[in-house]
Amino acid sequence: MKILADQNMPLVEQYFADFGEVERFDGRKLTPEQLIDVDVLLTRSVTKVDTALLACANKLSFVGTATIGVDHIDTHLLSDKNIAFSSAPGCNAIAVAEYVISSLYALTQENAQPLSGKTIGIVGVGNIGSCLADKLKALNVNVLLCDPIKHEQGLLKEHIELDELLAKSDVVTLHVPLIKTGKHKTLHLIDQTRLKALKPGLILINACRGEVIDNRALLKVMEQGADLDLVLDVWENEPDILTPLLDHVRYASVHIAGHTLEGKARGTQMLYQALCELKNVKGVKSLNDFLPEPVITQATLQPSFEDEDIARLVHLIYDVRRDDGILLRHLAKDGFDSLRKNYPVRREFSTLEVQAAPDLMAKLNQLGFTTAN
Ligand SMILES: NC(=O)c1ccc[n+]([C@@H]2O[C@H](COP(=O)([O-])OP(=O)(O)OC[C@H]3O[C@@H](n4cnc5c(N)ncnc54)[C@H](O)[C@@H]3O)[C@@H](O)[C@H]2O)c1
Ligand SMILES: O=C(O)[C@H](O)[C@H](O)COP(=O)(O)O
Repeated sequence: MKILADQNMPLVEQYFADFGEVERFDGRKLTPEQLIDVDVLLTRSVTKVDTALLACANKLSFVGTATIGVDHIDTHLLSDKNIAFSSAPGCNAIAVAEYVISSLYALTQENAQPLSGKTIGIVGVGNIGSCLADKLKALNVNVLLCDPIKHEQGLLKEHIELDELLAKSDVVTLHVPLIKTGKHKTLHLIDQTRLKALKPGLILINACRGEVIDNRALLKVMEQGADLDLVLDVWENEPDILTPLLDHVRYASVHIAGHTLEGKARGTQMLYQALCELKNVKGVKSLNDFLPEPVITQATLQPSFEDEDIARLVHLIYDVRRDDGILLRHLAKDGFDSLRKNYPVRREFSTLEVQAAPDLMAKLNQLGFTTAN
């Protein structure tokens, strides 16, 4: 079996070598000819899998994307061609939720405003939105949720309409898929009209897809003096982003919100399981076989540790400002894709085992840290 895998996908050899020969490709440069005699194609979000790419695919029987988003894949085409398909739903939900928590703590600290008491609006309450809502229960904040699709399905009673959420929230964080047409279209969901109506001082976070916010309109309102704290991980037209927007963004990063070691590795693991099922093979390999020991594993919190110190613990494991610095210093020289490829190791909160007073342990556990017995 011939397996072609994106060069930025970790652990492919470890998981897939038993199935056959593994070859790597550059995600943005894959050509139709490279798919001749290939049985399995493993992509990440930057490879468009469409009619043109599959023109020479004579043996392809499985396509997997180690991502949550599937807007780069023509899934109808795959089913028409009888090619099995799998994505990795939820693989990096924890990572994105932790990115948001890290940003919230950093911003509220820098703005000298406590996080507690703030109203946080989550748009899109799927894997990431609900993981984030769950973590936020550990903090003393109000959470508003908007997900009309889940609401229509009877799965989200607390849903409120987007414009009401935008008006009532101090923080708005976007976690919808990119949907280009139809009733629940998310392309430019946050358009010029909505941007102009945002209340001064709002924190707006986008870690889903760049196209969900009209970036040109955003640049325009910022140039006109809009008072918004922007946290952008995703951009329209990556990797050729609207660079003047960078001057107006508090924390900017290169589409890495989901890039914890665990998040990326879970994506590979999920595709391995999917291929095992397709081929009727028992999937015996697991994440713990491959993940390295984190560099910091334990912390003991003294009785003087207070709620405000949780920010320090969060930032010990992941401080979003690290990624903002990397982008601002290196984008012009290295380029967007190279910064993604060489992203420094980031681990999830769960890799830190914390020993603390019982009331604090419950909170930290809710946030995702491992609590010692
Ligand atoms: N920045 C990153 O690194 C990164 C990482 C992972 C995922 N993502 C993006 O985040 C998106 C969300 O991820 P997820 O795992 O939570 O996906 P998901 O499919 O589990 O959840 C998406 C939710 O959005 C809802 N939704 C759809 N249209 C909506 C609309 N118009 N308004 C409000 N809600 C709407 C859906 O009903 C669903 O519940 C992915 O599609 C992907 O594009 C980005
Ligand atoms: O949809 C997703 O899962 C994310 O956007 C994913 O983290 C994108 O990262 P990439 O696959 O491009 O590395």
